[in-house]
Amino acid sequence: MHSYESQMQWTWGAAVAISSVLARDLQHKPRARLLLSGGSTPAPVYAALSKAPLDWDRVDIALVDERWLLPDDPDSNSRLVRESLLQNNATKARFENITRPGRSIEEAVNTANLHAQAPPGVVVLGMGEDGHTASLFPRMQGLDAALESRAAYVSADATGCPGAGKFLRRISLTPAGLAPAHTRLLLIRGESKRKLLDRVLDGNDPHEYPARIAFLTPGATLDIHWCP
Ligand SMILES: O=C1O[C@H](COP(=O)(O)O)[C@@H](O)[C@H](O)[C@H]1O
Repeated sequence: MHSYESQMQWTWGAAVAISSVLARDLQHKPRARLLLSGGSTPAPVYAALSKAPLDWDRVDIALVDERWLLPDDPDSNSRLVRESLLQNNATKARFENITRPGRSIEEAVNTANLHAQAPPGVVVLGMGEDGHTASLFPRMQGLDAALESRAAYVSADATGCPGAGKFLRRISLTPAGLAPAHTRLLLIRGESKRKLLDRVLDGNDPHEYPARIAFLTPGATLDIHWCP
């Protein structure tokens, strides 16, 4: 758990943590693979990360989850990543959209699963105020199937889940998609999420708080980066 005193320290602390692991990966492998969350939290970290002096043309970037929106939609996670990370040095990175005009949600999931045959190195997770992570919402219909899926990505229907806002159809990483990563980070900010984190860590039912998959899924330990 990394607790920072300010948002600026959090921003650079998390960005340096991610870039160090990517640099290490690039020393040993031809390509590094980074999965990123969207939402309202991570943009400053991604903007800082875009300035890292990495061999970005050997970095593949994909999404942890996407709302069922086209990549240019202002509320899509794809646009968030392009506008915050794919700038500065990181313009050379290869970015995989999940959605595309004319692609059905099933085709989008299949495409995401094809890309996921290359296992992720680093996965950056977020956590909503309701304890969701990726697009896995508390007690969402189909949550069991997503948690048990052997596929890296599934389609999600968040009908009845207030934390999903107006974005009910989604595509989400599953525990199976998270498991192969050697590095897991959780980026959160604010006192309410700090209190929520205590509740999330103090239990083991992912139906109550799907964010628990971040530490319950076998594999890498979880690095949490928090600031007020
Ligand atoms: O809808 C989503 O929410 C979570 C958390 O977002 P935040 O706004 O509370 O930071 C995010 O991790 C996920 O990628 C996104 O699709």
